[in-house]
Amino acid sequence: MIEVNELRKQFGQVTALDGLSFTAPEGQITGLLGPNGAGKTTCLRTIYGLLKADLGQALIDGVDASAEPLAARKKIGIFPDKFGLYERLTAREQVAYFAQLHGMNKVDAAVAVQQVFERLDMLAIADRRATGFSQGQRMKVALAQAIVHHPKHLILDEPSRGLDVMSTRILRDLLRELRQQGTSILFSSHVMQEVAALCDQVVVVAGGKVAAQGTPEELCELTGETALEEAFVKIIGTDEGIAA
Ligand SMILES: Nc1ncnc2c1ncn2[C@@H]1O[C@H](COP(=O)(O)OP(=O)(O)OP(=O)(O)O)[C@@H](O)[C@H]1O
Repeated sequence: MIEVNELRKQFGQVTALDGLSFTAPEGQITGLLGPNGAGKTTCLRTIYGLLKADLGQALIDGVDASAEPLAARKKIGIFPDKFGLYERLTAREQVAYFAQLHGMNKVDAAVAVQQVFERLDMLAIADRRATGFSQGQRMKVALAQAIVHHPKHLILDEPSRGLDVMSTRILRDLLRELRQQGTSILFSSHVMQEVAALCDQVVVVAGGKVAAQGTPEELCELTGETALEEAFVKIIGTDEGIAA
């Protein structure tokens, strides 16, 4: 389980996180939905130990991400907001490198890479260098990197931005399959349809804190609306920065 307790983070005058608390349980897809600047990326980076919160904790199966970043990171796969591939490495080399960073030996890493490439239907690009890869191909490499070590938790920052319909479908199918296998999945988005289509639980974030939390149906009920879009507008007070 991923647990975020009272996270606070200040960047100069900007309050990015203002006492954010929620949990992302195993076997569920939890969506962090909020307008631009709500604090979603800051929260995900804190969970992954890339940022230190001023106050509060991010716990991964009870391991404090800030006190023990390496132990916490081992349990997590991350699909970042910027893919940042090594342009001169082949897809296979990139993903194998990540598998080994997570502690796999060369032989196990090679097997894991082959399996994940088969799963993501990317054998055709496996031995090509990243230079020249399309956005969808880059996405697949990033996704393969995120799951090659079979993490118990998966964190995705705006996973479907810039993806075509086919790539989005591959991503969604994979997330549903991983959920079935018991992975806890936490992703950020400002795209309502994506959240509605995938999430068991939605955490609506605004101004660095939780504005509301529940299933899409519960959020509608809470606000007395029938459409999720209207429910979000009511919760956040505006639809600025949220995409349908
Ligand atoms: N390194 C930084 N230095 C200064 N301000 C920052 C930094 N990182 C984030 N912020 C600010 O903190 C706030 C929250 O940013 P964050 O990126 O977490 O929001 P977000 O919800 O992910 O937004 P988006 O949907 O636009 O990606 C914003 O006002 C942002 O400008």
